[in-house]
Amino acid sequence: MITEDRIKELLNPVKDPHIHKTFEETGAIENIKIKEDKNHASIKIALAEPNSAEQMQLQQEIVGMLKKEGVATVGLRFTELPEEKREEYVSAANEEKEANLIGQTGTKFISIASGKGGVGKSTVTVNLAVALARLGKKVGIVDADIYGFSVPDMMGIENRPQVRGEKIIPVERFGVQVISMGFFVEDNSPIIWRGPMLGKMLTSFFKEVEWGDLDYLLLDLPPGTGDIALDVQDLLPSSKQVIVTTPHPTAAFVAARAGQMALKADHDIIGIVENMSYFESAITGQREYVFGEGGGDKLAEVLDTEVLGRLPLQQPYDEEDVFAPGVYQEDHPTGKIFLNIANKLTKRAK
Ligand SMILES: Nc1ncnc2c1ncn2[C@@H]1O[C@H](COP(=O)(O)OP(=O)(O)OP(=O)(O)O)[C@@H](O)[C@H]1O
Repeated sequence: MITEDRIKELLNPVKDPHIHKTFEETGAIENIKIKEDKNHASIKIALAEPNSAEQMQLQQEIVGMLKKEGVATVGLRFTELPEEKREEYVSAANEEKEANLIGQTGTKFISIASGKGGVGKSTVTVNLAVALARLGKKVGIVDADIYGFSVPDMMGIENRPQVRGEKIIPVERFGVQVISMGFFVEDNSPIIWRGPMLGKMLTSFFKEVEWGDLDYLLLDLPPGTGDIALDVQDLLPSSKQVIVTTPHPTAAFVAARAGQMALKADHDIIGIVENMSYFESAITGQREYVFGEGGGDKLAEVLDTEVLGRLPLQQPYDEEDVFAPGVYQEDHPTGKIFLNIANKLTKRAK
């Protein structure tokens, strides 16, 4: 008959699927009972995330291992690791994932998402990145909006990244390091991304790019809640997420779904940016709420977060000394709103 020691010997090297630590390291095996007369073993195991698909797989593996040892029946009970331990291991696992991705730790990932296209997600990504750089931060952008990439155009980037050895050197503009799908596409022609290719391409945006020592890496996500957006959210490292919406209640309703999707994929929502909030007359200064009101607040309430800032309806390139079609100057009123939001981000994305 199998002994308690033998079960420990077998299970100690098994890894918790979510934090990649062995059961021995996490102290996962909480209890073992053996009923010799029935040739039955029951074991209680604490996991970082019980009730997951990975748990099902683990369950089969463990039962298989014990049956091979001659145990007739196995009872497995899973509980959750104590909160403190769990948090410590999860954050260590995330750091490891980030370090693997861009070869360093300490970089904060901030993703920018939206419930639907055209609400200003890329405008927000680009201007927040520039604003963070204006605050003296080292900033990069991954334009992961794989079909609708517009970051290079908005930033007025015409050159392509250089390749040094095996590494791609991002293009620098306004003190921001940029990598975009748009750099790798000929003649603006559409590409069809299938599962494995998408993963490979996104991973190479992190691993094969010489990011240097960044404080923040902003990720411009594909819009919406469809398969591509979901795949990209899943493939990216855990991030702090900003959701962009217009003030229209329906837009906010759709954006809430993007928020739920982000939470499922392990991203933390740190705030809402309401774009096209109002039109301000240059002559009278009077505000008109062209797309309605309240969408940002509603979304913040649903996602239990707050509105970081509201941007007026206007074309970003109505300045005389235009230097990029989508970037506001530092002293432009909207440039100042972005600086304010960037300031809040530095406090929230810790
Ligand atoms: N506040 C604003 N006022 C007026 N036009 C705006 C505003 N914000 C963005 N736009 C314009 O709306 C269009 C869409 O903006 P942007 O590309 O930033 O949106 P997006 O959500 O990233 O779109 P996509 O889903 O296609 O990636 C652009 O032409 C942009 O210049």
